Amino acid sequence: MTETFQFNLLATDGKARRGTVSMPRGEIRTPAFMPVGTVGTVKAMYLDQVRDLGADIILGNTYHLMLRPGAERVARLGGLHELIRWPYPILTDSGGFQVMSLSGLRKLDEKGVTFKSHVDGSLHHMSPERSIEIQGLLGSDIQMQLDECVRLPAEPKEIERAMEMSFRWAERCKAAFGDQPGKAMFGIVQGGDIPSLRERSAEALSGLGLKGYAIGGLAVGEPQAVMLDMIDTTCPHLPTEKPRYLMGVGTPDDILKSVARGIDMFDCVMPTRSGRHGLAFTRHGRINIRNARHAEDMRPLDDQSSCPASRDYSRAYLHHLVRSNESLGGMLLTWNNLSYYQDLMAGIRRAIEQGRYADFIAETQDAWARGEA
Ligand SMILES: O=c1nc[nH]c2cc3[nH]c(NCCN4CCCCC4)nc3cc12
Repeated sequence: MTETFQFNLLATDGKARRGTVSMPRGEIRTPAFMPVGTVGTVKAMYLDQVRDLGADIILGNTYHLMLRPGAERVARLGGLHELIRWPYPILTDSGGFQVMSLSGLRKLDEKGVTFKSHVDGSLHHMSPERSIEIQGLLGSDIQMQLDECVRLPAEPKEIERAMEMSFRWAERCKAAFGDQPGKAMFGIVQGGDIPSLRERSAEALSGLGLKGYAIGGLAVGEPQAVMLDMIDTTCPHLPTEKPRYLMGVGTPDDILKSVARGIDMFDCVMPTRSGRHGLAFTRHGRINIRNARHAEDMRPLDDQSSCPASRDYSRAYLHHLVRSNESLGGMLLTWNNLSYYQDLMAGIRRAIEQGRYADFIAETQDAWARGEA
C-alpha cells in the first residue's frame, strides 16, 4: 500500500466511475459501500465477516465515540483500529449530523455546537478544531469536516447561512488537520435543494484542494428526484480526480442511480438497521420476513448466494427467529443484507469496467420488479 492517499480513476461509463482509493491501511475499490459501525461495531456482525463480504472500509461516528468510550480513552487503548480489530481504512463522520439528530442541541454558532449527550445528559462543546482532534485521537483514516446539515424543506436564507458557515468550518478543519500524507480530510458540499447554493458550495470547497469531497445535506427527507437533481448539479463543480462520497445513502435503487451520476462512495444504516427489524434485501427485491406468508416457506432467501445466511437458512426459520425476537434473526438478516449490498457494489464495479452499466441498472431493477415465483 502507498504511504499517501491516492485516488485512481480506472474506467468510466457515462458519468459512472470505477476507481480505487489507495491508503496505507488498504485499498478501497470504488464505487464502494461502507458498512456503518457507529460505536465501533457493525451491529450484529463480526468484523471478519464484514471483511469477507468484501467491505474495504467501514464508517464510525465521532459523536457516539466521543461520548462513549471517549476519544482520549480510545487513543489510550491504541486507537479505534486496534480496539475493534479492524486494520483496514475507517472513515469517521464529524459529529454535526448526529448532534442535530440525536442530542438535545443547546446552541449552534460560529464557534461550533454545544449539546447535551443523549447518553447521560452531560454538556459538550464541539468546535471544528475539536472534531478534527477527536477524529485524530480515534485514528480515523478519512476524516470529515464539521458541518451544519439543514433538514429539508427549509427557507433559502437558512440554507445559505448554513452552507456559508459550513464552508468557513471547512477552512478551519483543513487548518486543524494540517498535512497528514496517509490520511485525508474531506469537505462536505451543502446547499440544500437550491442549485445555485450547491454550485457555490462545491466551487468554494474545490478551491481548498482537499483530497475528497462529500455531498451532504441530502437523504434528509427529500424525494429521490430532488436528491438526484442535486447530485447532477453538484458533481460538475467537483474535481474529477478526487473521490465523491454521498453521505447517508442509501437504498439499492438510490445507489444505482447515484453511481450513474458520478458518486464513488456510500454509507447507510439501511442494510444493518433494517436487517435487525426483519427486512431482507435480495436479488428479487425486498422481503419482509415477518410477514405470515413466510411461516412455512422452506426456500432460502437466495439459493444462488455465496453467503450462508442467504443460502442455507429457510425463510420459515428466519420468520420464526424474527417473530420470536431472537438475536440470531437479526444476525442472519444483517449478514444477508450486507452480503447483498457488497455483491451489488461488485456488480456495479464490473459493469462499469465492461462499459455496460446502463444494462446492469435495467437488469437489476427488472429482477427487483419481477420478484420471484
Ligand atoms: O450533511 C451531512 N453532513 C454530515 N453527515 C451527514 C450524514 C447524513 N446521513 C444522511 N441521511 C441518513 C439517511 N438514513 C437512511 C436510512 C435510515 C436512517 C437515515 N444524510 C446525511 C447528511 C450529512
